[in-house]
Amino acid sequence: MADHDNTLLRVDGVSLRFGGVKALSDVNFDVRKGELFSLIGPNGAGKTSMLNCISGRYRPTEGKIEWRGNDLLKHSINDRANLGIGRTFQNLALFSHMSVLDNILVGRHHRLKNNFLTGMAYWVGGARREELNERRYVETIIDFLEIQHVRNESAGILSYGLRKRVELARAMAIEPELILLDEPMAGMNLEEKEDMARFILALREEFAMTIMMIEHDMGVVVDLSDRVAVLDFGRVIAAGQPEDVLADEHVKKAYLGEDDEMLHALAEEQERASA
Ligand SMILES: Nc1ncnc2c1ncn2[C@@H]1O[C@H](COP(=O)(O)OP(=O)(O)OP(=O)(O)O)[C@@H](O)[C@H]1O
Repeated sequence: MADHDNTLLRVDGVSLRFGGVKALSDVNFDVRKGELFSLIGPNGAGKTSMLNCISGRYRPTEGKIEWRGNDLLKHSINDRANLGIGRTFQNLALFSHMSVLDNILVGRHHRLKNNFLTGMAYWVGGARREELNERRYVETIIDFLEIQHVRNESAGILSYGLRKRVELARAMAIEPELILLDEPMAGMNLEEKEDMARFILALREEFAMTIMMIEHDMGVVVDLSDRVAVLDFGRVIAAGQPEDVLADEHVKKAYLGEDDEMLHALAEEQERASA
């Protein structure tokens, strides 16, 4: 596979099996620094499984994942966050009884606890000054995501759209270089989607983050993405510029659920591999 100068993350021949189910088969793609890369595909195609392999929740049965040219798979979930990989979840994973601010601080403290230099500065340089610095960054995130007015509310009582924003804030708090967003627009109304699209673009422009996103809303995918890969039956069936990928016959049929020889063969293959 040809190297790209800006490759941040490389997924190379990844397969994943859960007992009898082959969720991923020989998946290859790369994510380049500064881009917005989307992973799309019908329900059950393997998108979240792929994200979980990158964030460290699942371990691939076969294949490699590299982060800046180094083996990522030898690192634990915590290590991967420290290396600069943050994520949000498809089903919100906030502490609902805790305030918005405390939810974000959980993400921030994770970084503090696990970062040796920051941790040393905390103890040697004076805990109070460090705490103020930490607070300052958290305030920047709160301002950016326009959630000042709910900062002291329990996360659990917020509207769905606001909870999604708090979840994004918590992922931002570890200052990731790559942020993995699992269906950031799911369940949102149009206005909430427009806000979230604005925030996602600004993650890149203002916070210099690279973004990998799973999203079902094709309008959002085409508008925001630099490149797209499509999974179906655990395999990449197309990859490239969003317009080209969505014009692909196999992709159209995968989404419409129509008969397609290639997809039919993949379905049979997955069934055989899962047997
Ligand atoms: N922890 C697990 N144990 C067993 N099977 C799993 C597990 N996680 C995922 N799978 C299976 O792996 C396959 C891919 O699921 P995955 O959730 O990755 O798909 P997806 O593309 O994210 O779907 P959706 O768009 O519905 O979220 C499915 O057959 C699913 O049932």
